[in-house]
Amino acid sequence: MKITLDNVVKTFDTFRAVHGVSLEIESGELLALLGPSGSGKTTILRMVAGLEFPDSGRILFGDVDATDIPVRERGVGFVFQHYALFPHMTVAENIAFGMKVSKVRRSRAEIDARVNQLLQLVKLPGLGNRFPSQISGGQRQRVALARALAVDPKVLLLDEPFGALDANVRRDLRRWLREIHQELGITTIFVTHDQEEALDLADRVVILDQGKIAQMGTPRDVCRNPNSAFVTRFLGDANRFSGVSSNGRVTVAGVEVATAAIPDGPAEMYVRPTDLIWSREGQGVPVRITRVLDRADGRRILAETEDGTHIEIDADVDLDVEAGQRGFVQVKRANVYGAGA
Ligand SMILES: Nc1ncnc2c1ncn2[C@@H]1O[C@H](COP(=O)(O)OP(=O)(O)OP(=O)(O)O)[C@@H](O)[C@H]1O
Repeated sequence: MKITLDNVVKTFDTFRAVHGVSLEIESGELLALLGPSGSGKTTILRMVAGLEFPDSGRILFGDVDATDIPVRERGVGFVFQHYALFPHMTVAENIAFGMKVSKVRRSRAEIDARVNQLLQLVKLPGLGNRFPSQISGGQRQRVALARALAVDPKVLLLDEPFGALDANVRRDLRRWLREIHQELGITTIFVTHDQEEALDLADRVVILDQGKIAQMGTPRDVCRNPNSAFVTRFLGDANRFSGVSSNGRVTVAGVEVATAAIPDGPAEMYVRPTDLIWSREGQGVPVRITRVLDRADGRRILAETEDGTHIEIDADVDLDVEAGQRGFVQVKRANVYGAGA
């Protein structure tokens, strides 16, 4: 089912939470809405669900205007971080709940068979008789997904479904969700403020800033060509250098970069820690190391340039450096924006 948002606006009292968002989600696509807290992700999802109604604009399901169709008739399944399972019902009863209250009548045997099939799908066979308090947080979210899938939704809406879980469980569930999505092919919108989660999971990512779309594209598009300083910073750590653009070139921290699209005037250059190369001797911007952080996948060098700019450089886990040493950094790749972009 294709979903179209056409210039959707939503205001709460006097506060405009969503400013004319237009967006097409292709049938079978897994789209992530990504943005900082308060950027309007949940409000957009709730409007697609039919839990909120836009002040203006339209939401289409296929070719049908669904803007005013109530939630029960939209055929959406949702899983929210805080949309808990019913604690007094077993896992199987939780999954069966939607089928029992649905207008579509199903026999007891049909419901049992569907529950078992869904328990297999979410890889929890044999746990149907447990209560939610008797399974782990990750298992509970899988049951919540099975419950959402039970009524054969045309659209699946997931709002930070793994938000409360620890990092390793989140990573496993991401991979698992991707597999389920591939198997079922249901159009899915996934809300998260975690950029890694969005980039790992989604076919396309929509980055929101204060109720507006800042950028949308495939994970590769947005990572390779972030269109603003906001998107660059939001997608990951970045060093920021100030400089001045003149005649299509900008010189920052001793480095000259071609910036055809930037007008003359103040400019900002952003460089990821992995795009700075450290060397003990040689060329580049002179720096002094202030600290070195050790991580499982490499070392993070914290350093200062001669004008006191703080920078971070990623280095190999085996690199032998320590605080107090002097050296040089070279820029491998940078994004440059005019001031205020
Ligand atoms: N029912 C409401 N009444 C008043 N303001 C609201 C309501 N719901 C949301 N807002 C406001 O609208 C803005 C967008 O909220 P929304 O929950 O959509 O953001 P979000 O990007 O999902 O944030 P988070 O990641 O923190 O959940 C926020 O400033 C929020 O305070």
